[in-house]
Amino acid sequence: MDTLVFLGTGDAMGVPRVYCDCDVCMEARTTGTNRRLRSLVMIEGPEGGFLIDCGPDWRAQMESQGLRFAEKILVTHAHFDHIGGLPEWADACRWLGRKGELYAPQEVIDTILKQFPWLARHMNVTAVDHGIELGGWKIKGWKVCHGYNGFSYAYRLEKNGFRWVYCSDSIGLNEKEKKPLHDLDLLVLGTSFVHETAPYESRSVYDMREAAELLAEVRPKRAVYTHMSHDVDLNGDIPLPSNVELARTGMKMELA
Ligand SMILES: Nc1ccn([C@@H]2O[C@@H]3COP(=O)(O)O[C@H]3[C@H]2O)c(=O)n1
Repeated sequence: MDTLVFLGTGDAMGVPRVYCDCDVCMEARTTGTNRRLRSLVMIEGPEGGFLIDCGPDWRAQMESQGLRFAEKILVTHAHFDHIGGLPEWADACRWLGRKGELYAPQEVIDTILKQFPWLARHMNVTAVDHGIELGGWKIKGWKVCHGYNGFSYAYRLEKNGFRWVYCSDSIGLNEKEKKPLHDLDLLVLGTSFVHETAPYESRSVYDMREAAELLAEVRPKRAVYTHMSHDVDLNGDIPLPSNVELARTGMKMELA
């Protein structure tokens, strides 16, 4: 049985935001229910495991699990909050004398290697534009609208009849982009705010109001919201569809 572990459930700034004294950030600094590292998940199972994304909190996330090595990492897009940990992973590969396996769409690889050209010395880099199999999961990625911030990729994973999607950074998906979200057992969707009031053209991730509309359309059996900013208070009373839960740091779910 495979397990999905939420090692990071925060937006680009994480929670608490360094500059912020709001109630959620202050709670995150004290009791810490809302403490959120940058979004990253681990899939583990009998056929092997892998991470999705490698943001700047990667080191702390590895330590939190007592993990000493990450062999395989699949990346959604080349924004700092999703790739900031790659140089540390590369250093770990170098010191261990083990090559990591980095997977991403070719255009994402191109950007990563422009930013961190030395990475290719320490890892094998594989383009996943035509799909990939990791840990026994058949994985297909597709490009999704990330609003003001450009584009990201979402991944659909299938194994033993279980179908799920990881889509951390998207907004306003068109019909073609929504198609792979149908017939899912689980949708992991990024929702940065409960209700984001900034002008639409300045935004890059669904809020929970819009996400509820998306779920009503694509009807996954279950959904988990992640990539949440300090707008989201896990101790609060957030109106959610009955099949939705909010990801918590360290939360584990069986993928079956
Ligand atoms: N070309 C870009 C654009 C943005 N970024 C980072 O990704 C984050 C997305 O959310 P944000 O709050 O707009 O902050 C962005 C940058 O940190 C980035 O790393 N590269």
